[in-house]
Amino acid sequence: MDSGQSLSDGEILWEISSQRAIEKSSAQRSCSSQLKNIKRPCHGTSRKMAQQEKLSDCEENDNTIQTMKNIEDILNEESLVDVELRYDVDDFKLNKRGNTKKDAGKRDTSDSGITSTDTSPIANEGGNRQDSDLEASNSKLLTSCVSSPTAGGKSDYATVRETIRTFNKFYLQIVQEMHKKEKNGIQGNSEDLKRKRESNSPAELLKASMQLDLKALSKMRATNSIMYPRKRFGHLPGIDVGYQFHSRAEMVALGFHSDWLHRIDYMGKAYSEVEEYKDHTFPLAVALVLCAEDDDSQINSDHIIYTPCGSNRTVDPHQVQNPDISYCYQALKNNMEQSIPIRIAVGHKSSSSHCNKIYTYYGLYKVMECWALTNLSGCLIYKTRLRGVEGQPKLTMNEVYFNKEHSPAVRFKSPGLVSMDISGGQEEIPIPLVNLIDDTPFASTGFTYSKSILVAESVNFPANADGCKCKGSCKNPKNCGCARLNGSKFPYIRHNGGRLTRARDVIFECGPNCGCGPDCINRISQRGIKYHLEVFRTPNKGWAVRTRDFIPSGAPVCEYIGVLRRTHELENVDDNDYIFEIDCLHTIKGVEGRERRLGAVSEPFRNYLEKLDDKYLEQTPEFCIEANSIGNVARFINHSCEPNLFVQCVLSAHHDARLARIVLFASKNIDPFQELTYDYGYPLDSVIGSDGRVIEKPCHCGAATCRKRLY
Ligand SMILES: C[S@@+](CC[C@H](N)C(=O)[O-])C[C@H]1O[C@@H](n2cnc3c(N)ncnc32)[C@H](O)[C@@H]1O
Repeated sequence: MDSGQSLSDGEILWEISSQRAIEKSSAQRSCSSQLKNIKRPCHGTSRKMAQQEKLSDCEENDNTIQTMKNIEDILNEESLVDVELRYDVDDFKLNKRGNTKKDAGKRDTSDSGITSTDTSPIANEGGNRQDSDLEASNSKLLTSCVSSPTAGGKSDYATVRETIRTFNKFYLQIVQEMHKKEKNGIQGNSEDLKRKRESNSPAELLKASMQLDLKALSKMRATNSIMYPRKRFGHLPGIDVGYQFHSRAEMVALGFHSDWLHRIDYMGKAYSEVEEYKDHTFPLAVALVLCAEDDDSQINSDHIIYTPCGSNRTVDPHQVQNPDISYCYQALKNNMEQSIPIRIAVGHKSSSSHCNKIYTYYGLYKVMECWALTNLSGCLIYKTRLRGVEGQPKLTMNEVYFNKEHSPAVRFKSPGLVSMDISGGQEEIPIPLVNLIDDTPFASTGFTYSKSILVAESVNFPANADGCKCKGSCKNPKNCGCARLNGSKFPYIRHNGGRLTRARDVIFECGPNCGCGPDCINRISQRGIKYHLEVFRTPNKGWAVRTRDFIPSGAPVCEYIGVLRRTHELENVDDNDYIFEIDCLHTIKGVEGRERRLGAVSEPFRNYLEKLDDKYLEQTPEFCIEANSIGNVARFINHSCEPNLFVQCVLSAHHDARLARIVLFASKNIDPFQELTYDYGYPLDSVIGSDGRVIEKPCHCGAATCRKRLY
């Protein structure tokens, strides 16, 4: 390509990425002299690399490696590629949850439909209350209502994450088994599921998804993996107000609610035989799931009017009523009389393909009033009024899920809105900019938006590589010439519009000379920005980027766009915060402690790497993407010591790794309104000022493990 020519939208040319690793013990590593005066957002490094490489934020234990290997095998199975998967990739790479429960294997008996293998209905797990005195018990309960962000302690939060990953792992295995059966022509349930999945009817799809949920939950129970297997009142450590569940099944997996279908979860009369509860009158409700869109409940964060019998409404299959309404009503009345609060989660419809609804934990509510009235048809209607327990953290906007349809309207009303779309219509989805912090105008950023890379005159852009010979969509990785470069694997699964199964040295995607079309699974990073992103002002990091949508782990978020330049031709590097070195080759070779990734690249590419002169790798990467004056939304993404994105080197149009594209992928599930960050990977003391002195820049990422300095 001629120098200076801008790349057309469809042509995504380079990729790069590399993550640098630092010794776990020290956050420093050496750096070539030419790097020393360049402040650049170089990607991933250090202690975070291990996590990013696994696309996982789990804590390792001895089981991790084996478990990950198994999951990796599963994910790399060709058979999985075209399967619709509901959960995130990293969630499958889970270490086994530590058996912290004394009562693992026991389940409660109750009227909720969950069968028991244990005669005692009550858990004796850590944290469960054992008070025999009703008053003492209640006052303790209310104390526990006053949640704090640290109420659960780190291990509880980690266990929540691990439990969800275990659930997702089972879900994936079930999908895989089902797919195998379909392939082998085995009839039965899998055939039924296939029909439902292939149907265009949302109700059928929902049913198929529920069937898979149910199977995964059965596995959770069979392996004693439910986090809180016993019903209990009050907050559950590790699940704070604002926590978001991505399905009803996740609630059951955690033990937040024992039933994936009904709204109300209660402890039945059998509990009165248990010593701990001998002074209570049962049934008593423990948890309630409501839907923001339902007409028969009025919900705001302080007050809720709940109608246990929604007589005239259409029944949502996710939210069917308990069969015995008066029993539910009795339970709620008992809660009121004994002043026992109920956990409430509220579901908001989601247009994301990832899930049907997002459920937010609103906190503990006390039943204030219960009444019954007769409607015009003579039906008895029960009503209850609930009030949020005082002292709980208030829900913020960030914690209430807005779906894609709602987002633009919300933005419209957004206070501090400075620009409706910084891309000026270039991106398919507008990118607004808000500033609630100060008067800094958008103009001060002084850059021009571009959704594609520009090439500096001095850079000779390589010719397009030969493509694969597939037609339509690449299906068999053993036959696809591009997939063969990835070790005869497709790096992506189709789920949620395409997700990377794990970070790699380099990914070879299909390009302009390939026979396949734009929907090919091996072009996932070429489809532009698919999430509602927003630039916002921070008090101490300048501008930043957050998402308004849920982003599943492994999903491509955006490419780092700017001007492709020769690094040694850069000027005024001291004043440029937007230089991204393309150090793909350095990463592949593990130069300067960069952590090695999965490197299943082809023989010819390996030979090329073998012949690479070590001297070349001792120098600063030859090329960089410089986004000071021209760039896209990626230039506003800040550094974090605990990032939620990672950098992936991608080759699509050409195969010159010196000029690889830089694509940012989600390293974990990212909830709406979270800031997007990646690890810049600066070694400490690597930035030297023009006076020859080391420049120290404080890091304000706010992570618990923050190393306190950006460089
Ligand atoms: C690529 S820019 C990111 C966008 C930038 N915040 C802006 O306003 O344009 C990199 C610069 O952002 C700031 N920055 C990014 N992450 C930071 C962090 N964790 N702590 C402090 N400053 C940060 C630093 O000034 C850094 O040089």
